[in-house]
Amino acid sequence: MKILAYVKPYKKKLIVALIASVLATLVWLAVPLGLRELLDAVFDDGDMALLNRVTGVLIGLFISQALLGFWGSYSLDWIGEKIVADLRKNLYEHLNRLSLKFYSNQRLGEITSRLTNDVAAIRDAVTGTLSEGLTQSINLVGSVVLMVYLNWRLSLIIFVTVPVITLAVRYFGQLIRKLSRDVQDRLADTTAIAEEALGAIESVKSFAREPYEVGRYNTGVDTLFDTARKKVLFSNLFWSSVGVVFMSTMIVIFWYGGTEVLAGRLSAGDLVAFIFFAFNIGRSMGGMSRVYTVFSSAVGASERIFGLMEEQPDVEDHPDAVELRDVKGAVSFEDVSFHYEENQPVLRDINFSCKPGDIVALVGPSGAGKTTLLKLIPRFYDVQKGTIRFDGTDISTVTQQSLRNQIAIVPQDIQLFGSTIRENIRYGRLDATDREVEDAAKFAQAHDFIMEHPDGYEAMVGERGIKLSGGQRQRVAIARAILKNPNILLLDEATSSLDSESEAAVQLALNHLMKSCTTFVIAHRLSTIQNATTILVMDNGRILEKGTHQQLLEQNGLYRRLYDIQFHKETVTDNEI
Ligand SMILES: Nc1ncnc2c1ncn2[C@@H]1O[C@H](COP(=O)(O)OP(=O)(O)OP(=O)(O)O)[C@@H](O)[C@H]1O
Repeated sequence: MKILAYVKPYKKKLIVALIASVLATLVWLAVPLGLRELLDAVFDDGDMALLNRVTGVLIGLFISQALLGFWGSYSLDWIGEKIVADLRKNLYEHLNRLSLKFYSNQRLGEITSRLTNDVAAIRDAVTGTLSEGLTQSINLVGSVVLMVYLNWRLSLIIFVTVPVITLAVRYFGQLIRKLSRDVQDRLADTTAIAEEALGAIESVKSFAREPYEVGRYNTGVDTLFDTARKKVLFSNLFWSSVGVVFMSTMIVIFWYGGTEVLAGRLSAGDLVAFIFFAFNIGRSMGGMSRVYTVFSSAVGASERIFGLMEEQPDVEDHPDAVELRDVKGAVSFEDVSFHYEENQPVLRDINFSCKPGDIVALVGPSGAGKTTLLKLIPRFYDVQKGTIRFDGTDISTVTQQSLRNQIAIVPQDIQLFGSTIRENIRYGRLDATDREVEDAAKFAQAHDFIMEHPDGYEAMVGERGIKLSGGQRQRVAIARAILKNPNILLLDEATSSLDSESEAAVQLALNHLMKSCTTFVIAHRLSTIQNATTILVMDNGRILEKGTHQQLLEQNGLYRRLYDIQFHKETVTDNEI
């Protein structure tokens, strides 16, 4: 199992823990023999001194068993918890490394379920059961050997029962394993439903779809309950049957052992020791099947987790990728073509270049590929054909980290974290001082509204920034970008109609940011891009027109049409009909 790789760093500790556990179990196996001596000292020999001595030894055995047992199981549990912590960290790091393409094909709830529920299933398997599995198996083998040594005829009874229980364990184990996997899958489904609905709670409320969402979740939970009910039914059935088989065996041992004592072939001490070993075997079998069931649940969970771990990022650093430093801000696209899905081209033969400090505006109808073009610049996706260069360097030859360090993005749909305004701005540069954060907020025209809040910079913005207005969220995002001090700015201009005062504030904030870098802006309102250095007019994945506002108006093409539509001055010419 792949989980073994996680055990490796703790090999030494594991060996010490195993030795302690083995010793504890061996001492435990000696206890019934001590009891036998004790009873025989009373019933057969009537020797008080021997009784005292044996009692002393027994107390010593119990104490050393407890100490060794504690050390062994504490260390094994420690290792188990540590393995789970390592696994969680690795999985989370891996999830962060995976590319956007992976996330566009996944439901977030399912992934969080892997991180919580599946990892918890593995934790149950590696902690507790690790020590239990080991000690119980030694206990089982030791008890069987010592039983045969005490009275082999009596042992035959046990040897009939053990295979019966083993077969039952196998059968029920498989069944429970399958049901556990189903339970985990259903759990992931319900988590996904809840996360989706709660994540889009505004849409849910605006369509008054609370009953629908509650219904959807309830159906999920009912299915989950049904699967879980089946699982507990079978595991309880299993335990009850084991109990019946076990107790019947005990009664037979009592009866047959009694006849052996009466026939003088067994001492009272032997019988008590024997019964102790029989109990021991029962306990070990119970323990081992518990281990088996927990492991069975964990197998499904670990298959899913390691499946996720094997998922490769779509965009990866080249083995000899270099750091991109001191970019001035010249960007060029050379014959770039791109698709998300085979045979569905989204961008075709894109060619353009710009100088440091330029403002490149992208316009065109919905679905033209503007957002996609912007996403290629930080290499969120790799192009299938052509090259994108920063200052002449092909961006696929540099590390993603160093590339993205040069870029700031102010998207249309701004994602803030549910912490304070200060922390949200500081996300742009984690080592920024409070002063730098506040300066950035001032440049972004955000300082005043922040100070109006009783908590100022420490005000909590709510889940994804829900407590801020659209314009305020934008200015926080701009402050964050200013703090990053990028060489290249990617801006998806918000279409949401801000009131003219906050629109002016946002524009002022943007102007400050755009002064110091090359800017790519998806412009929805053509009025805002009249000062762009170059406007790229896109349609159906191609650049149809390229030029300044004035040049494009004169060309009388798509740009002119879009411009006229926006200003309600559409002039219908014969050509356009
Ligand atoms: N993650 C994705 N996976 C598959 N196809 C996608 C993905 N994102 C966008 N597309 C497709 O790519 C095409 C271009 O989308 P894009 O978002 O780039 O257009 P746009 O010009 O920015 O549109 P808008 O102005 O409406 O935002 C669309 O047909 C869209 O369906």
